[in-house]
Amino acid sequence: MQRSHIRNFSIIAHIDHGKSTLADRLLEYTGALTQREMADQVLDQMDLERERGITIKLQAVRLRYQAKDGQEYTLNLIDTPGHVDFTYEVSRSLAACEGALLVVDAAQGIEAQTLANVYLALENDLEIIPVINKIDLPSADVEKVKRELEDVIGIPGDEAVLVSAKAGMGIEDVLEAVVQQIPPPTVEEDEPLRALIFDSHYDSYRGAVAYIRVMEGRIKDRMKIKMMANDKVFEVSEIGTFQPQMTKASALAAGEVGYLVAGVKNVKDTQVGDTITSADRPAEAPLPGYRRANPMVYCGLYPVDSGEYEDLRDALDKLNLNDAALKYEPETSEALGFGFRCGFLGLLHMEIIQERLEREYKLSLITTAPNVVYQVNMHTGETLSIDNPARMPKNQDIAFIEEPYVSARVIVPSEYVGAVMELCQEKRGNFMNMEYLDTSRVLLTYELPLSEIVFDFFDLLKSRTRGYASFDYELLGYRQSKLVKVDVLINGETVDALSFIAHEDRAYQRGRELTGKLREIIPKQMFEVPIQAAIGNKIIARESIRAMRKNVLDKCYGGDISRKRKLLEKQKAGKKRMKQVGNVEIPQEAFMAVLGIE
Ligand SMILES: Nc1nc2c(ncn2[C@@H]2O[C@H](COP(=O)(O)OP(=O)(O)OP(=O)(O)O)[C@@H](O)[C@H]2O)c(=O)[nH]1
Repeated sequence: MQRSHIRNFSIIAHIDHGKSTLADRLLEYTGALTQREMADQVLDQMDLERERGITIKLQAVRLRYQAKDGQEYTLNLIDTPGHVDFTYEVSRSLAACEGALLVVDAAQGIEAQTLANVYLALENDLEIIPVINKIDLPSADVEKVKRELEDVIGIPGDEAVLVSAKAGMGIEDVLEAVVQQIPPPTVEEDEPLRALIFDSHYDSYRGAVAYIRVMEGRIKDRMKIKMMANDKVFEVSEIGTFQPQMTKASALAAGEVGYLVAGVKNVKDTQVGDTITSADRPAEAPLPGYRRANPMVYCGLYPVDSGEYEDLRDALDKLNLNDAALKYEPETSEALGFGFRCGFLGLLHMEIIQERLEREYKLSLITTAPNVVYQVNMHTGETLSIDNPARMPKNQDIAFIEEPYVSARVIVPSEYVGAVMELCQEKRGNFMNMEYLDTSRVLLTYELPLSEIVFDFFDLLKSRTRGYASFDYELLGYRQSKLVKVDVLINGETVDALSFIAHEDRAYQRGRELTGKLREIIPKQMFEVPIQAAIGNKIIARESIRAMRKNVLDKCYGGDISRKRKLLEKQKAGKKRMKQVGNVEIPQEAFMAVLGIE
């Protein structure tokens, strides 16, 4: 294949601006799929993705396009996930491209994720083609979006391609722009092989299938290859391209995009961002930009029924085959028994895994409130990474604690600036900058602790701005903060799974709110149950749940806990999840209650 006739590109957009719809149109127009073959949106394959209306896994597809210049071009469209949890994956798929279509909704204009994506594209030196989509909408304001493109991003607005992906308008213009404006890949075929892995998935027959972009050299069937991140050697058993079905080929040369199968048993050996080289003639250095999947958010997962511990382990093992970013380690909680401490890229990633464990593996789980990873610097000079609040060392042994901070961008109509600033203030934010995008919209930049935004910030932001704010963030690094561990005691016993970390100034208030909430959540027992919050030995809040009246008790259960437990286990399916902690029954919501407090 002539390298000058290849174009490798991605579509980047803010959520809901029409990326998937445009991708479908491109597939349809180039005949990669007929309309009938096309299940709604082909590039989003997972059920969960479809239900949530977001793109989680990225993919690639090869399109053939007969351009107006009479030549046939091969276009490799590489899809990118549309969520901040997967920013690293986005950056790696952009690294596999020479250009990107920047889709902006004609009625909405530039939003926070538009900017985040543009920065990623620029970091990867991509040619950016602006596409203004949804021009069919009565509320479309093309001129305004053009001005925003110029003022905010510095792209000439008049270069934008005007499109209605829904109505199929402007699709040919998009394809022509791809062919004319995006440069072909440079040809470095004589160099030693360097291929970038930009995604992978696990296939029960073939093992890990890596999605690759060959940057230099050639990769051939039967070749011995080496993964540069861990030096493991494999033999290629199949390579090919996505048309969009996987189609075998004998070789892939520099500039080409395709897949590779090499008897790799686990996607951990086909890490996104890693470089594949030849085992016999290895490249000197890997491609830049690789990093290990780095979990940002941790939580505990425990089976409601302790008999399901092994099932939970098996399910995690299986999910892990296809998800190198998922981390899990066995952990024991005094309150919850045997379970796992699991690490995720972000909250969405966490919710996806939890949902899959429950839906696909039929597990009934108790989930503890998520938390970030703290760097705890001890008086001894040692630094500990703490991913579980219950494991926080004693205050007197700690010199100082650091927590992750992010830089957050919020775009919002100007009338909501006050509300957003107030929210960021409440969340310990430092104001950095405020910029008018046009007369009515403002870009606010704040630095915030990740722990404050990762959980309910987005929901609060949406509700306080009536859904008008858009938001994105990137990690800045660790900063020192005055943090303390707050323990919760129920009936005099510390429930380790309820411990949380809070800023010194807020610990008292949070302790009070949490105990108040727990009082409402935990059902009455046969005896009075005190609920306390404590910092070290100091009690900072106290509530109590009054005992049930005797006659009610008699009817409910005879007081034999083991019998009741058996009954509970039987009724578990479809029933409210409870965990027996000491002699108090605690429902699942209690373990998440800390999230709902300000
Ligand atoms: N009126 C109109 N609606 C459109 C157009 N393109 C897409 N939409 C609608 O906008 C919504 C979002 O489109 P998607 O293609 O799913 O958006 P997306 O950017 O892929 O969203 P994520 O996959 O979640 O990132 C859908 O309801 C589409 O039907 C268009 O040109 N005109």
